[in-house]
Amino acid sequence: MAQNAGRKKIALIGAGMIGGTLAHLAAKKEMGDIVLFDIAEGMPQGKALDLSQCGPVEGFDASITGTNDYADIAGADVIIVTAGVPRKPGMSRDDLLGINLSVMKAVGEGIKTHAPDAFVICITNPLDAMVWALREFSGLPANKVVGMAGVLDSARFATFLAWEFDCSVRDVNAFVLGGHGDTMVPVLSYSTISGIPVPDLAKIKGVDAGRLDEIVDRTRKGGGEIVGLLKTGSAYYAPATSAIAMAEAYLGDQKRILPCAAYVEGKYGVDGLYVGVPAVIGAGGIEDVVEIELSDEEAANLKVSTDAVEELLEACKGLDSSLA
Ligand SMILES: NC(=O)C1=CN([C@@H]2O[C@H](COP(=O)(O)OP(=O)(O)OC[C@H]3O[C@@H](n4cnc5c(N)ncnc54)[C@H](O)[C@@H]3O)[C@@H](O)[C@H]2O)C=CC1
Ligand SMILES: O=C([O-])CC(=O)C(=O)O
Repeated sequence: MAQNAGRKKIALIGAGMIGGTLAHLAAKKEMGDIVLFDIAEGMPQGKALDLSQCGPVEGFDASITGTNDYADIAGADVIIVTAGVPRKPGMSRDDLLGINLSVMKAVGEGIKTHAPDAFVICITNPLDAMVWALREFSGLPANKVVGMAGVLDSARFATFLAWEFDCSVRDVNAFVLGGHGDTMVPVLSYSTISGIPVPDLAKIKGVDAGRLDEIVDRTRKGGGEIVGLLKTGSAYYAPATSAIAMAEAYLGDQKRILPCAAYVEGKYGVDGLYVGVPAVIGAGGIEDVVEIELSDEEAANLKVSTDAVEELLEACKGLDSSLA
């Protein structure tokens, strides 16, 4: 099916495990016409053809095309970036910094030339540094470039809490702040089950502090747990669905408050960094960063996490002098 000028356009840069899953979700939800871009020749075209053939079975109207040419992303309303390399067992996300930084440079320049008005969601790891670099390379306004991690990390936290409290995940609203690494900050005091703060419900249900610490720790290491099981790459279903929620918030001007790696200037004691914070997503992109009050311990943990992100930015500047 040809692209339809009356529909939104979603460009997916990187057509691997997350990229393909994103395309399927976006098509099923009829979010718009979809362009899958990758440097691998034939692969995005092949996935686009395969996904197009889901249409008659699933009953969606969406054009899905594959390309190796950045010119085809022109006019995109939303761009989701997963181009790069995932980690394998034994690696940290930070080990991907060098290789994925050069990918962000190519992607940033492609976006700058062909789709400078898009809302750009970066997923590539190490997330907080890559979204910063992507913004630098693309030159887009900071409110139009955001990183996906907090929605995923919070979903993991919510899943583990629901299992512990034997309740529906629908009733859990869990919340993770900070960088997307092992220093991320799952915040129990702002996590609720049906409006009841988790620490209060834990007292009622006899869940002790040690058990809650284990859940926090499992959340922090949630990506690595899946890498260890898959062995060939990292998680892709929940990362894709998390980014789709952010894209929908933008396209629908939903004003959702979602934990995202947003550009923070002057809040949380942070100046000029991308890091996970509650952010309002609407038609204006990242419309606001909400600064919540943290306990001394939570604030200290967030500082450890933001310091780790800052170190990665220094490493990026060392690798690419145009960032310094
Ligand atoms: N932010 C988050 O919460 C999460 C981040 N990730 C990260 O997302 C990234 C993608 O993961 P997967 O889709 O599983 O990897 P994948 O390897 O399946 O797909 C990556 C794709 O990027 C393509 N690619 C490489 N260089 C490119 C370039 N210069 N231009 C365009 N495409 C290029 C590859 O050909 C490949 O098809 C990884 O860096 C991974 O660590 C993964 C899960 C969660
Ligand atoms: O762990 C990884 O490498 C992928 C990722 O960021 C996640 O699943 O949270």
